[in-house]
Amino acid sequence: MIISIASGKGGTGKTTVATNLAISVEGPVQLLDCDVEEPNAHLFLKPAIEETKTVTTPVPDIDLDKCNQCKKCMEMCRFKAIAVVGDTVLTFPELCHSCGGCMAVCPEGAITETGRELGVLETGAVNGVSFAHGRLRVGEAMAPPLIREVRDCTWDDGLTLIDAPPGTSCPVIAAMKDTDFVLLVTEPTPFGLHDLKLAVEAVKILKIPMGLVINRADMGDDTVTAYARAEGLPILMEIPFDRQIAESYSRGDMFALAMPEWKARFRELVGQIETLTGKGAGAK
Ligand SMILES: Nc1ncnc2c1ncn2[C@@H]1O[C@H](COP(=O)(O)OP(=O)(O)OP(=O)(O)O)[C@@H](O)[C@H]1O
Ligand code: SF4
Ligand code: SF4
Repeated sequence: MIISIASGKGGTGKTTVATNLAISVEGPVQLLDCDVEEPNAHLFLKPAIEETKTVTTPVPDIDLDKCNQCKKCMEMCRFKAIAVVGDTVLTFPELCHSCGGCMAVCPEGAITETGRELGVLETGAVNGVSFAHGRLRVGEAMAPPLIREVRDCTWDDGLTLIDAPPGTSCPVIAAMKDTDFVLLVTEPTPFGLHDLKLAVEAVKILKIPMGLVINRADMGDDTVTAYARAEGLPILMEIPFDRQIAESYSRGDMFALAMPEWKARFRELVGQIETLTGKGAGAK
C-alpha cells in the first residue's frame, strides 16, 4: 500500500507525521521524501545513504549545419523553450518540459537530446526503514521529473510512505499520483482550513481516497472538523500541540520514540487506512 502524506499548507507537520509513522509501523516500510526542494525527513531518520545518482532530463540540442530555419520546432513548443532567430536556433533549457515534440517535428533531423542536470537521487536505509529522497539543484524549477525518479523507488509490496511537498501545484500532484490513500495533515486555523480545501479539491480530481490528521488540534477552532464532517472526510488522528513534540523535532528526534504510546496510535492509523482502502500495508 502507498500512502501519501500531504498538506495544502507548509509547516503543518507533514514530515513529523511521515517520519513517526515510518518508525512506528512494524514490517517492511519505506519512506520516499518527495519534497525535493527542501527534503528534511533524513534529518530525523538519519539513514545511511548507500547510493547517489545524478538525475537529468532530456532537452534539445540543435545541429545548425542541418537546420533550415523552418521554425516548426518553435511553433510546436508551447513552453517557448526554443526560438528561431535569423539563421540560428536558440534553446532555453530551463523552460523545456522534455516533451520531445520539437525533435518529432523537425524535418531535417537537426535536433537530438542532451541531458540537463536536475539534482540527485539518494537511497539508503535505517533500522529496517528503506529510504529515498531527491535533492533538487539550487535554482532549478523543474521538480516533477526528479519526484518521479524518487517515486520509481516504490516497492511492489509492504508499506510505502510518500512525504509530499506542501501546496497543490505540479510537484504535489507528481508525488501523490497513483497512490492508494492521501493523508492530509492540517491544523484547525483559518489558514489551515483554506489550504486544506484546496488540497481536498486536488485529491478529488486524482480520485484517491483521503483522510485527515489534525495537528495542533487543541490550538484553533472547530471549523476544520465541521468541514470534514460536511465533506465526509474521516478524521483519523488528532495530535495536540505539545512542547515535547516541538523539543523532539528541534533535537532531530521523532516524538514516538520518546512517547511510545504514539507508536501504537500510528499503527492504529495505518490499520484504519487498511480498512478504508481494503488494502494491506504488509505491516504486522
Ligand atoms: N503537535 C505539535 N506540537 C508542537 N510542535 C509541533 C507539532 N507538530 C509540528 N510541530 C512543529 O511544527 C514545525 C513544522 O513541522 P514539520 O516540519 O513536520 O511540518 P511540515 O508540514 O513537514 O513542513 P514543510 O512544509 O516544511 O514540509 C516543527 O518546528 C515542529 O516541531
Ligand atoms: S522538448 Fe518539448 S518543451 Fe522542450 S523545447 Fe522541445 S517542444 Fe519545447
Ligand atoms: S524544426 Fe528543425 S529544421 Fe526547423 S528550425 Fe527547428 S531545428 Fe531547424
